[in-house]
Amino acid sequence: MTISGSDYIKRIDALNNEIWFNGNKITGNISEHPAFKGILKSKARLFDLQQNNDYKELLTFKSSKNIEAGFSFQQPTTLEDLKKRRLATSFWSRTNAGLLGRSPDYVNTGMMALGTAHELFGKHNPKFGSNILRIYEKAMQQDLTFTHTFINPQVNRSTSYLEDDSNIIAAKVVKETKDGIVIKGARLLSTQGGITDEILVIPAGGNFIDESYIYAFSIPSNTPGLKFLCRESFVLSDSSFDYPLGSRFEEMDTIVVFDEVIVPWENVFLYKDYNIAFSMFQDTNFNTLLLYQALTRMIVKTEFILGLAENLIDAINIGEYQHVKDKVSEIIVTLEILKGLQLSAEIQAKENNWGTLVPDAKPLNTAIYYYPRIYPRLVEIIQLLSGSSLITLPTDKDFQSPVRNYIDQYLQGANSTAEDKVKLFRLAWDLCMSPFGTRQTHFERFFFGDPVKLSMGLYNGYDKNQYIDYIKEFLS
Ligand SMILES: Cc1cc2nc3c(=O)[nH]c(=O)nc-3n(C[C@H](O)[C@H](O)[C@H](O)COP(=O)(O)OP(=O)(O)OC[C@H]3O[C@@H](n4cnc5c(N)ncnc54)[C@H](O)[C@@H]3O)c2cc1C
Repeated sequence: MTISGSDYIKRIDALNNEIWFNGNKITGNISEHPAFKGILKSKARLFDLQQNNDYKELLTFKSSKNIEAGFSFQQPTTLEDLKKRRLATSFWSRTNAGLLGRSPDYVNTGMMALGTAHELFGKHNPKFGSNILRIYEKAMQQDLTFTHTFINPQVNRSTSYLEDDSNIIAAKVVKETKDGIVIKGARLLSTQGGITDEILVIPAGGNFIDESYIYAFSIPSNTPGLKFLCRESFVLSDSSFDYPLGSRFEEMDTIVVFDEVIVPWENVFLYKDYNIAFSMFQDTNFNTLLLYQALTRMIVKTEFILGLAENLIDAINIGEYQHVKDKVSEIIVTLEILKGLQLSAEIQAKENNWGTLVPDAKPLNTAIYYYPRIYPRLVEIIQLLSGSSLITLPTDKDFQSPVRNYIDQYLQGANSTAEDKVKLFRLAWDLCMSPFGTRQTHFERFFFGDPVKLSMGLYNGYDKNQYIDYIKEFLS
């Protein structure tokens, strides 16, 4: 069953998750906390859209048990399913300009990839297979949301580093009991940690040498001992005039601490199995399916940036200059490359071992190579086109003050009032220069992993033989 926005908010409030913010444990309803109320409202809107009759067909589907469920839980088996998934993600993303990197469809897509590949996890222990299937089905039936984590704390990234057993940092299994495994240590970096129903914990790279690091599970966010440590909030105020983006879409990132958390056996779907831990991302197409969602979101974000650039140009009337057109052309080229990659991934989709129609990984891996590198340039273009208007930004209160007449006179646009112009440039500032905006740039650089390692993956996985042979033939 799909839930409404208020169902989602009530459910997250009721969980009473242990969230630490600015030195204090949050008490009371998280939906009323200044750092979280904006994002919870924005997420609630997504759930409400699912229940709106005008969008139901796009945003939901009937599961095999004839239950209406959110689109991202659907296993795509036909090209039509893939297209519908793309259109639904795009529709949701347009409500937030692609700024919600972790809208519920992101991890839910991963949950679908894992759940439909349950036989893989049940290969050596059938219980793990039935556990992930049950977790997936429950998520679909109850419209659950997840945060996820797959990175160990950034203490020492040297290849020769091995953690000392007596000084636990990276989360590991410290005990097994009849009830479950006991996890102690920390994981990075859980975006939206504490404001989702559950946390999905999947193997982190690097520590496979010791089997106590090989595990995967999903547990409710309010499991005893589970703590979410927030960074500083980038909600500077809830004024949507002053902070049009941060006030609504600041997702928060958290460090996850497992203080001897008991993970019940029924929540575990991988344990001490090196082979499955190594192959699960490839064999379930987890990353490829996530990338299909991410690329759709990136396209929406780039469309937003293109529209913003054109509006800025009109506001100060700089459209006649060649370099301005050249800069906007860079944004257009980015957009068209992304759209082309998406189409290529879609039309080359192939069925995997579990009956899922999986978009082609090559164009998607290309997109995740490309976007972390080009996104900072898109932001730079907005800055270069804006000039001082990104700095001369009176606030809502200034517009209510006795100096308003000066502002109206001296900050007016070529064809717009000062108020409309400032509104527009505040939007640009919040995308490029505010704490919210700079975090967006960092997110695009790293949200899918270290870009260098992603590039190694692209290189190693790309079949280059036909091109090597081409040169050999040419020379002969
Ligand atoms: C805003 C934001 C939100 C995020 N949200 C989530 C989330 O919701 N869930 C989640 O699981 N993760 C999330 N991530 C984490 C993300 O997955 C990691 O940041 C990313 O994988 C990079 O890991 P790291 O930060 O530990 O950097 P590192 O891997 O430590 O990299 C730091 C630097 O060291 C270099 N380096 C490190 N190791 C090597 C090596 N072996 N070979 C060559 N160079 C190396 C890197 O190239 C890089 O230059 C998020 C990150 C950001 C920034």
